[in-house]
Amino acid sequence: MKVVFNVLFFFIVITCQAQENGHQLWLRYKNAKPVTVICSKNSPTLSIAKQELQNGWQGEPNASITLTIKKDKALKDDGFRLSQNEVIAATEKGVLYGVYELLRRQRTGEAITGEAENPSYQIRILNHWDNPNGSVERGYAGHSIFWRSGPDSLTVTQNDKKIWTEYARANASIGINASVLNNVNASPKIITPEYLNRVKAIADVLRPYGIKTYLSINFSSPAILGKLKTSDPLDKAVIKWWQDKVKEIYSYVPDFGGFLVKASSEGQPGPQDFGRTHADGANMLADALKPYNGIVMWRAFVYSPNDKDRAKQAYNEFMPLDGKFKDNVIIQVKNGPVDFQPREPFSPLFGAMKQTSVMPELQVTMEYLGHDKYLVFLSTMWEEVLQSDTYQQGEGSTVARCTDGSIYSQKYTAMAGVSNVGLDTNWCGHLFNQANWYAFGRLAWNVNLKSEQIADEWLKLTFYGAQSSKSGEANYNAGWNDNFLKPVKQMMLDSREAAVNFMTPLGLHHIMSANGHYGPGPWWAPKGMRADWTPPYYHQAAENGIGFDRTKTGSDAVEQYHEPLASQFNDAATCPEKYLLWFHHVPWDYKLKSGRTLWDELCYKYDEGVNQVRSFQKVWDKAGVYVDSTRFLEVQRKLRIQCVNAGLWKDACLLYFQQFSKMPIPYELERPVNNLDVMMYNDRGDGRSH
Ligand SMILES: CO[C@H]1[C@H](O)[C@@H](O)[C@H](O)O[C@@H]1C(=O)O
Repeated sequence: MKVVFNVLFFFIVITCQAQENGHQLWLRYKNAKPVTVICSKNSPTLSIAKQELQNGWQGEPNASITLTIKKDKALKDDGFRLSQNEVIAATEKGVLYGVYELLRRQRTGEAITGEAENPSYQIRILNHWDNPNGSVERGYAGHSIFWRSGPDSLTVTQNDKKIWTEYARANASIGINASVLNNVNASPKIITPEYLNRVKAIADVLRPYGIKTYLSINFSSPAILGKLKTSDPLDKAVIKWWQDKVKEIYSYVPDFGGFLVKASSEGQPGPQDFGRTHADGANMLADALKPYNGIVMWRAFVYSPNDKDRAKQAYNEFMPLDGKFKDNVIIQVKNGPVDFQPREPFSPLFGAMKQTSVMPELQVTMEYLGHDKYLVFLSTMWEEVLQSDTYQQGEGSTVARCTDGSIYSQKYTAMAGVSNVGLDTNWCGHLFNQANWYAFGRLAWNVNLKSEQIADEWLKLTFYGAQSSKSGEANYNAGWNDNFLKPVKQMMLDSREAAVNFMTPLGLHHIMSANGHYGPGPWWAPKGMRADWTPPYYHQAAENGIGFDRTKTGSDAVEQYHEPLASQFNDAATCPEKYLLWFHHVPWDYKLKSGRTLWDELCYKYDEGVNQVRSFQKVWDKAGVYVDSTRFLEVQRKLRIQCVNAGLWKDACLLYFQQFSKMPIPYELERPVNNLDVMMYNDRGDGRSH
């Protein structure tokens, strides 16, 4: 009996600790000092700002701090200005952001300067791929925080509200100001009254935190819900149906943000079903939303099965429509031309569409980067994309500057992140995936932030109190220890390159297991799979070499880039090696800059990736004394899984490609130990067998 009780007690303690450790995310305020907050106005948003200061103040004890709302020429949108004892902003939301920034700086020790801090993008939005039954497409952190299945699935509980509040708070603390509550593969029922009731309840919780609510819609809704004969965007009855629907939505959510639309893509309905264009579809919805200041985010991730180069399709479909979209339409473009791979060159649509608002879509959830199993800090990948030069308006036309309004005047600017949030205790599946949520918000606020700074902030906030002590538990008065901070930060900064190395080095892409997108799957796809998802489509491995020929004599995808990039990418000698096999099909004995043959270099890269993960394990093991045991063990276990999986990736890819290269694996490198036949046999395409 006693044993049972002890075990139970132990379990409860562990569970509580996990809740506490996970749920607080980077907002771990402890031991606040007394502070007086002065603010002449009152509102739900300002109350939150006051409360946060009182819960987290780390400045002079008994200080007075004033929250001031006033116009200031240097302040844009919800920008703010800080001093030791004042937060100035033009809006209430600006005050809230200023308060979070002040508290962050108190925690991280960063200087509190008086400069204006303005957001890079007006709309900083999370896209949730959450379905009405509570499942999350490509979600690896449990069920949806918004939706669930079962008979009382639409009843709003206190617990729902608590979770939505914590979610809203986390977002507000990093400047995220918008959320799309449901999957882009949208169920029509999301805009029926019973669901709109719940949407309203969510919007009411998010609103005081400055977060606007948006929905993904299904383009066939007029036919499915309205029982109309068609959903043709030029049909009068369809137009009227959407106008009425929009009016109805605003009666539930008066500050509703607008629609996110995936149309005529991957089997989703869309205007092309009726011989209409993306512009016809987007503009019809934009007109319906216009009277309420609503917007349409129309996705450019449109492709249908074909055996040509999938990487070219979005550009081919959208460029002819440049200038044809209403000013409350933004074209939402994934960072790369294919699909959220560990590394892709930027999508050529950035900067090329000159008379259309364009926004980047990044994937925070790790569909192709190890789900909740790998430690991969995505900030460096996003920084690489956002700082890529498109040359569209001369040198320095980075993706960031082409989308944040610096180069093209856009009525709306925005950046979207596909969320990694779920009901898991730690929100994101892997503790370090919280850093990706954090990084997305920070980059959407300030697109020029460096990943090093973002990692530094996140670590300091998340592991505040990380310092060696006998018990190994955190001491919240003690700051952090550099022996923890420096190596762990370096691990984060190296982690994406490590994943590229052990999964898809030198420009390889989309060779993940067919449906699960987790383990290696360069070899096959289930019977009946579309041509562009069936190997060797992307890697083109054969006896004469490997890589997708996108040069002028190949698919000519290079032509979609502005000079000098088109020529640079077109020539294997000048193409950056990290994109070599993206743009070129090269012989196995092709000589690389290292002096090695392509085959040897592949072997070295895969091997390096595995060794990098091993080194991460050691870094984390040493960090153990500075971290509470729950979080330490959680990460340690995941790193072990990642290491095993990295080895599998290396063995699978090298053994598979070796069938074509027919070249030996250099003897300095550790030999593959897995059996290719067994790995191929075990791959059911869902990633689980890995
Ligand atoms: C929501 O669907 C996703 C799909 O699950 C995913 O595999 C692919 O990456 O992209 C699609 C998209 O972005 O629309």
